[in-house]
Amino acid sequence: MNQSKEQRILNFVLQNAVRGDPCSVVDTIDKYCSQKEWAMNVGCEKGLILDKTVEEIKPSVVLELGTYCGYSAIRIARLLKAGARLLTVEFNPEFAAIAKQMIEFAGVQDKVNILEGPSEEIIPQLKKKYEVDTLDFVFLDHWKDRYSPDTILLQECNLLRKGSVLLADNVICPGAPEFLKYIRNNPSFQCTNYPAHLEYMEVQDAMEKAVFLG
Ligand SMILES: O=C(NCCCCc1cc2ccncc2s1)c1cc(-c2ccc(F)cc2)cc(O)c1O
Ligand SMILES: [Mg+2]
Repeated sequence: MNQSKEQRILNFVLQNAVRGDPCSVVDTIDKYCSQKEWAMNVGCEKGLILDKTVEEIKPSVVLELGTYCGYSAIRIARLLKAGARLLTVEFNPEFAAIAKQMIEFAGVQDKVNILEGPSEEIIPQLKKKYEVDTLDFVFLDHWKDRYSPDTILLQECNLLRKGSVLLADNVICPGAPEFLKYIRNNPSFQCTNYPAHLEYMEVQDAMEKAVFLG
């Protein structure tokens, strides 16, 4: 049975990156996906916006929606302080299995917990099952039409506190128009747009940051 693209990306990392070095894993994925096969990692340009946001917040508890191969989970985890943790939600079991191996190879597995399942089922479990009080940072990178319902769900589950930061990928391409309409018209959020390009392409994209005002 021939390999999936995600398995080919993992194999390239296992053969070319440095075990235990998250930066080399991130750079090796970017090298493969810019030169050989496009894949929907947040990539290096938008990855820098993600890095800066994490460094600014210094979060203790992070939620990522949409793990894929683990690229952004590794980018985030490498910047987390001792004791901080990342919960990342992936719907597709194949992707979750690849991400687990990628995260372990990068050496950040102690900071990352991959939760398999749909976000609308996992989010209501975060407090009781995963011992979350509130979330300091949420990276939205899953189904684009789930961004606004899941932002509402996070509020309903009391998972946001004054100052919680949401960062959404792909608000231009593929686009999340309903999310932008919701979040920019909501007085409980202070929004900032960060124009960028779609990963590995010369196509316009952007990230949207939204700070919860409580
Ligand atoms: O769909 C994208 N990302 C979500 C994958 C959906 C995985 C899910 C995770 C999860 C967890 C919990 N509940 C439910 C779900 S569903 C995505 C797509 C493109 C793109 C851009 C131009 C193209 F021509 C073609 C694709 C670029 C990107 O950066 C993306 O992030
Ligand atoms: Mg994305």
